[in-house]
Amino acid sequence: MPFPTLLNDTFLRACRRQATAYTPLWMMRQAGRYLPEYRATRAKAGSFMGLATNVDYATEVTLQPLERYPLDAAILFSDILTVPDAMGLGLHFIEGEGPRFARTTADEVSIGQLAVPDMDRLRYVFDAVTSIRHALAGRVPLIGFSGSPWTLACYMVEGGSSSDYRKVKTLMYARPDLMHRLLAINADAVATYLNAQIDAGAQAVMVFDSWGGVLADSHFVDFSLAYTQRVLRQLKRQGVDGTDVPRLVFTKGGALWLDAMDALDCEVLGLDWTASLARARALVGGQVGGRGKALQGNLDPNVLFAPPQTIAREVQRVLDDFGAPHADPNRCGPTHIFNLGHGISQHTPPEHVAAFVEAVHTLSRRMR
Ligand SMILES: Cc1c2[nH]c(c1CCC(=O)O)Cc1[nH]c(c(CCC(=O)O)c1C)Cc1[nH]c(c(CCC(=O)O)c1C)Cc1[nH]c(c(C)c1CCC(=O)O)C2
Repeated sequence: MPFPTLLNDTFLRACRRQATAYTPLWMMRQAGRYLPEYRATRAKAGSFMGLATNVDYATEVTLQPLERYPLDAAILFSDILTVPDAMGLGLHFIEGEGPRFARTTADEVSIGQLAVPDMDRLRYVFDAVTSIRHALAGRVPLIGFSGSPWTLACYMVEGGSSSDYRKVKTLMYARPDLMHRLLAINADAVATYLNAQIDAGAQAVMVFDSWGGVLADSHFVDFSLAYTQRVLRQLKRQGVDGTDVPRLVFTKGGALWLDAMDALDCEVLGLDWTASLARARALVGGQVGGRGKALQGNLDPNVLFAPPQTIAREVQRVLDDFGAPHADPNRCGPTHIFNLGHGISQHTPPEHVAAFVEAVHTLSRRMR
């Protein structure tokens, strides 16, 4: 069955650096615990993995934020850790503590056993992508995603979240050869995984390098960026609809390395709230008629705890920081996709999100 025709292509246009009538917006972690309807579905599913592995539940929660707010993109409901789970590491989520792997990969033997997983083990993800595409009925495009090779390695070596990255950095410094082997396998696994999401109907794909920013300056390029590039180089350029599939890369703390990221084979760079959009635009945003990257970000998620007038003021600050996007209908030029600088907090009041979305759409129209 062919997918429904896309009705709102504002997000995809901005990814391609084409002019838009307003600044498109979506939020990292937009389907999640700040929504009572998400918590209700999750309770039915029993666990996070119960939710993510069930196609109907995954479809339902992906659409929940879109039922409430006029967001300009949907993002697949899943997790970056499904890939190491499919490699045999045994993922589960401990209530209130986050992800945990039954087995870790920290030595020659365990890394030697790793391989690109059989994509059949991730069939539930691809089935969810196809199901969501139909359920969206063309309202907005669907973004697929994965973790970056380095960010996945952090979880695989640490066995879960970490505050100091001690184990993964010990491996990197003591046995760089093993770290490179692990990252190469992760890169090829992620590329295969994202290509399967594209074949299932994803209209854009995003790589989350959530922990690239914990690396030392001289190591970011070798241990994170080089492997993100290895992923990007392998990605399909066309989706099932025959249209191009924009590639987005988000590196938390990545603004320090914008000059290096300019060389990435991707269309969009995501930034956190520590970055200056004006500076990023000057470095990588390009000119009208020239090449460059679209920029995505970067409101501090904690702004959403402030009253609606403050939210509007801070939205304006971010819009002003980027400046007026180009408006030439016939040429590409600098564009901005509004987002938070990282995932939305589970404690965010849903009414504040409504004020946020309204502010982005209204205020950004005034700048054109
Ligand atoms: C590092 C990372 C993870 N997962 C992800 C990242 C990269 C983005 C980032 O930097 O935040 C990506 C992710 N995780 C989830 C999505 C869904 C799509 C969306 O953005 O709405 C996406 C894009 C669902 C999720 N993934 C998780 C939840 C919450 C768990 C629950 O509902 O029980 C959701 C909605 C669990 C998760 N998953 C992960 C952690 C550390 C946790 C626990 C932290 C927490 O509890 O908030 C790993």
